[in-house]
Amino acid sequence: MDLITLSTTAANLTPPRPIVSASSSLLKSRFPDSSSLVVTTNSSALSFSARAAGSGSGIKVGSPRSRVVMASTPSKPKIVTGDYGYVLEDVPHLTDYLPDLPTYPNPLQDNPAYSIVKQYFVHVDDTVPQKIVVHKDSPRGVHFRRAGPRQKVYFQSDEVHACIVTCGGLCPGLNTVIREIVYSLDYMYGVKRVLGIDGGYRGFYARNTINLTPKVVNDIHKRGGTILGTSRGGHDTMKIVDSIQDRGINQVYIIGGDGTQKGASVIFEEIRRRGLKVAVVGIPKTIDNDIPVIDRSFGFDTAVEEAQRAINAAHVEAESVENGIGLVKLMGRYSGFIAMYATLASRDVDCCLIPESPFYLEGEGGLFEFIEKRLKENGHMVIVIAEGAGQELLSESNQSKDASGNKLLQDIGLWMSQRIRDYFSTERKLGITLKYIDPTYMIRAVPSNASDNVYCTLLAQSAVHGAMAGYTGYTSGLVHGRQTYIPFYRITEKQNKVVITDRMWARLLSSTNQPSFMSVKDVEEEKKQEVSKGEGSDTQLLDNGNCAPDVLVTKEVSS
Ligand SMILES: Nc1ncnc2c1ncn2[C@@H]1O[C@H](COP(=O)(O)OP(=O)(O)OP(=O)(O)O)[C@@H](O)[C@H]1O
Ligand SMILES: O=P(O)(O)OC[C@H]1O[C@](O)(CO)[C@@H](O)[C@@H]1O
Ligand SMILES: [Mg+2]
Repeated sequence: MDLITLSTTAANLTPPRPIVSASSSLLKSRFPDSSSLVVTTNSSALSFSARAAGSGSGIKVGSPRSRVVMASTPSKPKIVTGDYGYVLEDVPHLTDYLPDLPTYPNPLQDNPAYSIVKQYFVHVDDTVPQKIVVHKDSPRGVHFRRAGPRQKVYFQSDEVHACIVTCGGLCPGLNTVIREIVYSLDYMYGVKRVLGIDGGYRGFYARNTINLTPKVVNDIHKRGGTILGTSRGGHDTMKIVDSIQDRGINQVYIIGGDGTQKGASVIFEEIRRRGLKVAVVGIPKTIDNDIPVIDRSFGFDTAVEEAQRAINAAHVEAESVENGIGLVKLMGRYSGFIAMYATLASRDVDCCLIPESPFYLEGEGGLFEFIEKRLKENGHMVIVIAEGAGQELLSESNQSKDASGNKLLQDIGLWMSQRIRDYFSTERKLGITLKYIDPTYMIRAVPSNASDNVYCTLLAQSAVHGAMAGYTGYTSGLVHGRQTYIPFYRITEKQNKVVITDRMWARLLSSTNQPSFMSVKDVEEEKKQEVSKGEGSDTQLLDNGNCAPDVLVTKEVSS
């Protein structure tokens, strides 16, 4: 690993306080081979102003006693550390491997919409913390680059040939993101050439393309689905990059979930390997909200809202008969966020079952006992179950997978309906009426609601600003309400899940008053596992600041 040290003269203006280096153990655990590009500085006022000679890294360092460690492979994580445990997990830039690219003034400076905005361009040092709840002595922790327009761009308007592709399952808001990318490119940057890739990744080499203009996409946000079509499987990196190269595409906008972002990451690697001036940008899409780091994924809000209709129907049916039970199955393969938030929103749900919280049916403290208790108390009850919950209870496990390699699940809703009916009719001799509602595809096929539409717009605009500014290999995402650029590896390294030892699940349990189905021993075990995995509140939707410490950072402070 090369080591380049840059000295600067800027004064260290920060008040004296204990320097806690959160970064080293955090970085070591994430990048054990230490081959990442690391910039350290002892000033809290990070000012990147000098390019590391010969590296082409594009990272600029100008604070006192700065040290730059350059990796020979520029696609390795770019980490900047500063005083008081400051860590920036930076995103790649085209100049990492194409150091001599020319820059141009951002055309937005002449745009009347922005000329009145004070400080419209994002400062090069602006970063967004991953954790916003800190203690007095906490290190500053991990940060991401703030998204937004830069003063200089690396593409001229008529040089840009962009493409957009949507992959994976449907999600409300896909069309809004497509629309807003096209509008942002045209209205803000004067880009006229935008191609829509038909039918997901395989569309790069097997299908037709469609020219996307503001006129073509004008009304599409009012429709569910994706006008481009989508697919699972069919990711052939070489063929995709060949197609990008052959078509002369130089900005690739890839909208999709965890699998899609993994695909985007390998496309970026191949593009970098070929030395192409092509920005690869991911826009996170997942109705399950299983993408880590970001506050929530677009379409999630709409899905939770839409799920209310099914829960309402289940409630109406259940309360209209004696011992009525309404059972609603919602999406959520590995993450129970939709079920959890739909339950919290509804107030009519008596029990919510998610993949992260194991449960059992029979015996003391089991689901059947709870159902009987609720029926006695209220005469009816509503159960919400996520599709991935209780899969371990089903005797036959399904080994089949979809085209992307995702495990196909058994229908837990149907199975559960039957088990409840059988139990009460044969074992308890209690007449119940159970209505099973499966709104799975209804909640994701709808157009996005107002709040998701705004979110999609900001995501699309941020994605475009980043590509124009020469950033690449990143996912555009919301962190604590701020638009950021997140390196692919942070998005693909793990799945976002409901942490059942965290506050949000406790809030749900106290709202429904359902059993946790866990013994004290199970809870302790779960907590230990989360500590060893480094799980914590950073994966909790809308509850990122709930004070649960970043385990990796805490370790460092106490050592
Ligand atoms: N590890 C991977 N490397 C390259 N491509 C991948 C990888 N995993 C998935 N893909 C590709 O990404 C696309 C979408 O993947 P997948 O079907 O898993 O959906 P997703 O993006 O995770 O969305 P969701 O699960 O929210 O519906 C597919 O075309 C698949 O081939
Ligand atoms: O039937 P499809 O289109 O494969 O999608 C189903 C899956 O997609 C998701 O919505 C997102 O991964 C899951 O919740 C669900 O299991
Ligand atoms: Mg997925």
